[in-house]
Amino acid sequence: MAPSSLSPAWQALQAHAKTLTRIRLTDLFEQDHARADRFALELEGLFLDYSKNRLTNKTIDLLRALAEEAQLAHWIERLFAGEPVNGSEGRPAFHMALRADPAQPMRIGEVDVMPEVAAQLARMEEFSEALRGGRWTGYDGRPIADLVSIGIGGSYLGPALAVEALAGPKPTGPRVHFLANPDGGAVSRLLAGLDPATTLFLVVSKSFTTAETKLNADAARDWFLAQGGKREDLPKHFRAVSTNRSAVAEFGLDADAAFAMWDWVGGRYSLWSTVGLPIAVAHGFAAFRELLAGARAMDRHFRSAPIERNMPALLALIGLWYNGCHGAESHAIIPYDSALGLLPAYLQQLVMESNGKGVTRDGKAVTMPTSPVVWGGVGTEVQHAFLQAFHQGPRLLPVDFIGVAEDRHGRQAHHEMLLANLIGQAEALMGGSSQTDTQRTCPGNRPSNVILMQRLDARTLGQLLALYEHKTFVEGVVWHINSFDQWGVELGKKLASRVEAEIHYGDALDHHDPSTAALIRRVRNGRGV
Ligand SMILES: O=P(O)(O)OC[C@H]1O[C@H](O)[C@H](O)[C@@H](O)[C@@H]1O
Repeated sequence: MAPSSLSPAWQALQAHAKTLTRIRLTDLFEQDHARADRFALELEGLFLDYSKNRLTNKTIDLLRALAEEAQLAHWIERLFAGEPVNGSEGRPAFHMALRADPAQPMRIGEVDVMPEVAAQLARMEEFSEALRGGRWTGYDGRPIADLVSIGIGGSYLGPALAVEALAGPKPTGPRVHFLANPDGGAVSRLLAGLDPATTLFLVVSKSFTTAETKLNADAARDWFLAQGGKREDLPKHFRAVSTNRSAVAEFGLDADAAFAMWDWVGGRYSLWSTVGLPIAVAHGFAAFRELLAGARAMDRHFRSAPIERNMPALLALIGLWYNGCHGAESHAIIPYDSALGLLPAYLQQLVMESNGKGVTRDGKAVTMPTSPVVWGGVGTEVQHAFLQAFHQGPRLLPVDFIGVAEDRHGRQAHHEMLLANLIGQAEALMGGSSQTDTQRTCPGNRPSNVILMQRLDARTLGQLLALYEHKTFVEGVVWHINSFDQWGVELGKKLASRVEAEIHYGDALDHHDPSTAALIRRVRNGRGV
């Protein structure tokens, strides 16, 4: 990309980056003994240490100028004011209303959405508590023992992450399962372990047009009817979450009984809505409210803190700095807690679906690379797998290490080992080790963020997820892109549904390229078509 196409703030940052090429992170700590305190932030139960980054005071000033140049404060206000920040769909992105203080109005135009939000929360509470209390019974009068949430993308990843993250040693309510992929093996394995009389299926789809979810919901219904359930029993065993009432009714479910959501909530921002029902069923409605409260605390902080003390803005600017001025192409998420194992996958959707865009809000080609490739895994496992490349590979691989300070399992040795490894990795990446043998040398000077959750509870999890939501928004603002649409997903969907029909019906394939046609033929041959 020609430097001339870059804005003044980016040009200043790139020039500044050249002056830092010889600086070592360890020297920055030598020069400033207060660095560890100054480059850290705490918000209730969430602590961010960003001191092990290639940042000086000047870098922070220039990054703040970058945010100001992109009018970040104005965009934050637009976001919270319910303005149509999702320009290509003419909608607000108003997920903050789902977790807002119920006493305060949250308006889109003239309409306060809080009464509707409160009404759905009340329905969620009633339903989830009835399930947990054994008062919701199946067709033979026994309480529901298993909830299967059928949904994909945003209708799966957030709820599945939170259900797993907050799990204790034993379920405290019905067992909660997820069915996302249209994978026959997964469907068969799950159904084989269930009793239709004590299973409830929640079909979660904002659009209720998602092919995978419909196929899995059809399979669940067929199984239910084949295993002894009757049509008149369906309302006890199937409920929907959707904005699309007519499609819910067409599927054969009572649209009035469906849990509503809104087109101003993007799928990947929807775990705070009725989409989060599995979380309330698994952990109780009080926990769900705590999750919302944690996110609300982060919303307040994001809206009010100055950029240099604003956790989401700082994380975003650090990411932009490596992406835009150091050629970093990826961002790794490494939680040192297996309960957060789905966090990398959840953030892949949040970040890459939001910011994997090639044109700006007004349709011009972007002048900087946008979304990094988000990836990761759980520590310490990844130390025995891919962290080698962080220590000695030539690429710059920015990483967030996430840990939980308090042990919640009563297993001190395990807890201490996990956290010692997290801290040790960050230290080793920065310090490196010089040896006479170059093969054994770790050059060091490699950055990382460390996020320590005081404890892994619903409130702190809410804070963490809202932190990454707003971080993603800030990056999108600086790139001048719309973080709330996902038009790229549509093309693949269209082609897949045409190919599916061609596989099934054996249609002519002349309009395909030879590679695609040959692949379709192979699949047909496998089916004997
Ligand atoms: O909730 P649904 O309408 O079924 O959508 C499920 C998912 O599928 C789509 O393809 C989108 O890319 C995702 O953003 C969305 O979360």
